[in-house]
Amino acid sequence: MLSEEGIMLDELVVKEQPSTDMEESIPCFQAPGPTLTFHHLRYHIRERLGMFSREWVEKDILKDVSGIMNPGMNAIMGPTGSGKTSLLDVIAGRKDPKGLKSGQVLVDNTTVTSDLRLCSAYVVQNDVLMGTLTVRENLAFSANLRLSRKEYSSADKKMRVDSVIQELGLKDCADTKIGTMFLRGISGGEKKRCSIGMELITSPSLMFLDEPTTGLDANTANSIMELLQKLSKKGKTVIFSIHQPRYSIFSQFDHLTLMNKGEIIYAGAANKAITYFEDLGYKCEPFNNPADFFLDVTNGTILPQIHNNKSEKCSSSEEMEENENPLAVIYRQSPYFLTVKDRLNQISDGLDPEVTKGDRVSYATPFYYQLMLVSGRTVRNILRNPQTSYAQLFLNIFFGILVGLIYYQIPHTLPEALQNRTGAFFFLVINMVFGNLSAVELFISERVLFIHENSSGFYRTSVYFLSKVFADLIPNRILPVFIFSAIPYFMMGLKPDMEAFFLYCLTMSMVSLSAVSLAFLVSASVGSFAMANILIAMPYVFMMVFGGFLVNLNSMLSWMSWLKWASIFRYGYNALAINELKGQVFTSNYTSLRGDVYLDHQEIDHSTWGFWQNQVALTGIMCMCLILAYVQLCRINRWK
Ligand SMILES: Nc1ncnc2c1ncn2[C@@H]1O[C@H](COP(=O)(O)OP(=O)(O)OP(=O)(O)O)[C@@H](O)[C@H]1O
Repeated sequence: MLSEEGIMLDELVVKEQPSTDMEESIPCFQAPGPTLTFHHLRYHIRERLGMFSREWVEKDILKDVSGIMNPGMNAIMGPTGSGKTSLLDVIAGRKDPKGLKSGQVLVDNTTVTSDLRLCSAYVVQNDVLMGTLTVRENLAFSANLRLSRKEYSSADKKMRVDSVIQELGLKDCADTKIGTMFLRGISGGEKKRCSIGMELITSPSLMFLDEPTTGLDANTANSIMELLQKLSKKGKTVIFSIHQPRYSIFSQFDHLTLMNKGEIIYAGAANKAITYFEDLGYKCEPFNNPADFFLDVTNGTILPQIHNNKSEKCSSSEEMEENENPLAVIYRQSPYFLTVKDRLNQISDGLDPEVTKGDRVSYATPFYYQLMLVSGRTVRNILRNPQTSYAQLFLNIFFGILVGLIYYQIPHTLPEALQNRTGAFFFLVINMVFGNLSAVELFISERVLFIHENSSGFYRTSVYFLSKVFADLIPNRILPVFIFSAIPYFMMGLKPDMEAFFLYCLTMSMVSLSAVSLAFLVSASVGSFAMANILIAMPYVFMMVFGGFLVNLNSMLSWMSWLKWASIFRYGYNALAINELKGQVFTSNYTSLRGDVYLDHQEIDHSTWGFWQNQVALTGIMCMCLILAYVQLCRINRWK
């Protein structure tokens, strides 16, 4: 927890008194907003010159940017690529700190670290919500995870959700699902409100919004901005990037920062911006929208009509000759910037570098509680979107019957007895491994949601990992394996012995779990399905070749044969073969063959340890893949 001056998640939450009357308006969102200042921010990105080039170029996307954002509506405007989102992300602590060449961000005159992101609200441009849950369920998820259990009872949290629903005008759609690719849900405007509500749950006093009106129609955009204005009037510091707002939206701005080519060309009261540019000789036509006018000025579509003293003095300056962004130079010489500079200098002089905000932010709820809630949501999501589970179950039943029919009642006479048994085992293992390809979608489909929620402090990475793994393993992997295993076992007429059946099921489960774990590892490592499919198919095919059935491993080139030790197929096939063939005698007209002799001939160790070492190896592969998958999940780039 932080020092008195520190902004902490808990502090941003204003405790409300429980009310007995639900209809009574609940005082919400009342924490006074801080003043955010940024000093000489220089941000650059490194880009490779060509796809295979070893050379990198540095591109400056914020060039010595300074400013002050007070409580109220603070808009960041500018043409496409001017750096509005970059500025918003840097001051919100969402951009990779590695790119920050110089500068600092202060909140209420105190240095903040990148953990400011955990204690302020950030609404992303493309809403990230769980589509299968209703508006109320999404808000309750945020409330349950982000409000401390010590300070808020369940009733308080429920009341907070109700008050947010009321405040954001979401009453009519509160119990409607958000919507997915297959399910029509709430409208775009309602989605945006819900996204804002997810953040308002903690009553933050500092809010960042990335283009909150993009993709919305004019009326919806207006109502979203009215909502933000309402919040700002209650004392919040609302900072947002916006592209080209209409006049009714523009008129709600208190402060305007105009960007062009990574520099500020105006920062000050929104209603004084026109006068500022008119003083420079630009003329805004009487019925022109100021926002359009500013963009025309920055794009160079409108040129100064009158050359007055100010612009002439600036255009002759040395700095102007060197800089390709003359309006930025003019702004830096204007009284607006000089006032900002003075104030920033005063703040810098009185700054104590030891005192920081946002350090050591901890989660609002404990591990087990997060695990319960996130697992609950994952299970609910699966139940409401059960297509994958049904498909997995159907596939297993289908293949189970198919294998059973192909190898129906395998005789004990040679050569079918051995050929069919070993062929069936290899076919079963192939089905078990390749039947789990769908597991690669586990961490890819919700990657954006996970990154947003995890970086906003909803839950720990380990909680998400465990909840996803268990919620996928039980309905999609373990249950279908038993069905798949049982059907062909009895149809093929394998050893009629409970212990053998149990060991066969165990082997099939271990093969399935280790193959799934490898798929989880790939899923956690890459961000696209195409890449994941390629990466998972390759090891599966290699493992199959080195499985001991398609090629005699002893006859292989020695430097290649080590790959057999990593083959899930080999361990699965060996264990199934030992379990079935050991102790059996197969006959033909003239001779008989003991299963043990056949196993010896195949160099398969059929001792008790020989059987169990396959299970140990499969467990080892499973554990290693799961650990690596978790490490990969922790390493996902959360920066924008
Ligand atoms: N991570 C990044 N990698 C490469 N280029 C980047 C990155 N972040 C920003 N840029 C570049 O920096 C410049 C500013 O980008 P930014 O997204 O901040 O602009 P913007 O004003 O918000 O534009 P838009 O309105 O189109 O979103 C652009 O040229 C963009 O391509």
